[in-house]
Amino acid sequence: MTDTAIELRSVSRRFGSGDNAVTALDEVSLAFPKGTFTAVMGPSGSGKSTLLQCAAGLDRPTSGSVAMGGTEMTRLSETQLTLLRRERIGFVFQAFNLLPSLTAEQNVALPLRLAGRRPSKARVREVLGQVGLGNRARHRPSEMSGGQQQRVALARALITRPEVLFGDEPTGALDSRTGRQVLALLRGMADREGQTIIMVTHDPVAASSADRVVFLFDGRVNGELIGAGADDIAARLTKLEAVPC
Ligand SMILES: Nc1ncnc2c1ncn2[C@@H]1O[C@H](COP(=O)(O)OP(=O)(O)OP(=O)(O)O)[C@@H](O)[C@H]1O
Repeated sequence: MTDTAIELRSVSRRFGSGDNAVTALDEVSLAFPKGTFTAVMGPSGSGKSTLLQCAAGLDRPTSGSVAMGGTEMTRLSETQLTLLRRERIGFVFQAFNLLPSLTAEQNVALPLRLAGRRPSKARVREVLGQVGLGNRARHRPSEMSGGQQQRVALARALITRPEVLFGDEPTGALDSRTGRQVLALLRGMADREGQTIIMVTHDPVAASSADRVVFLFDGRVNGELIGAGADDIAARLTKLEAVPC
């Protein structure tokens, strides 16, 4: 058994070729211990989303490897990778990707249905309740605010009790009160359920909910802060953003 949920070893991701080639990630090595909450920050274009996509098995590194527990994800076939993502990983993105024709409870139940499991109504209601949407189960996305839709997306990610939850700006569309609720929920998932949270954010206050903040700059890891407050995180980010790429 390993205490590391996800480990990246010398991960590089290049896009394009010749004069148009971009190195989005450049030899990134990072370990995310089980049951911890990590925020990933850095200037625009520093590689945060690419890091998340590679760590979550949604994109393949050009070189290097990504392991989940003892499983080398970079060696899996597409089918094996799809199964691993379905069973063990959850995602919350800025674009909620809810299906417009389904109600909140049907959207939340979808990952279980896709995995061939029968979702219990009680469990669906439980996770909707956790994100404060117990009274919106029958609403369709078009009948909900952006923040409510984001919380449905979070409930959908929670329903399978994933070992690792990836969030790309999961609080980006939320007002500050709802954002705090979501962050408290993520914190609780790490503390009480031992789930591992990896979240990209531009918001130092959101990042201060994490145990650790990893900073990226120009596709490389540029240090980290442990248990830092929002002011220290903001100061570090401002310093990075002031450096010309
Ligand atoms: N599919 C792609 N094709 C070509 N270049 C890409 C692609 N995806 C990302 N890039 C480039 O890789 C670099 C890193 O992009 P990425 O989206 O990971 O940055 P980011 O830190 O998440 O940025 P932001 O904060 O603006 O969302 C950028 O220069 C971007 O233009």
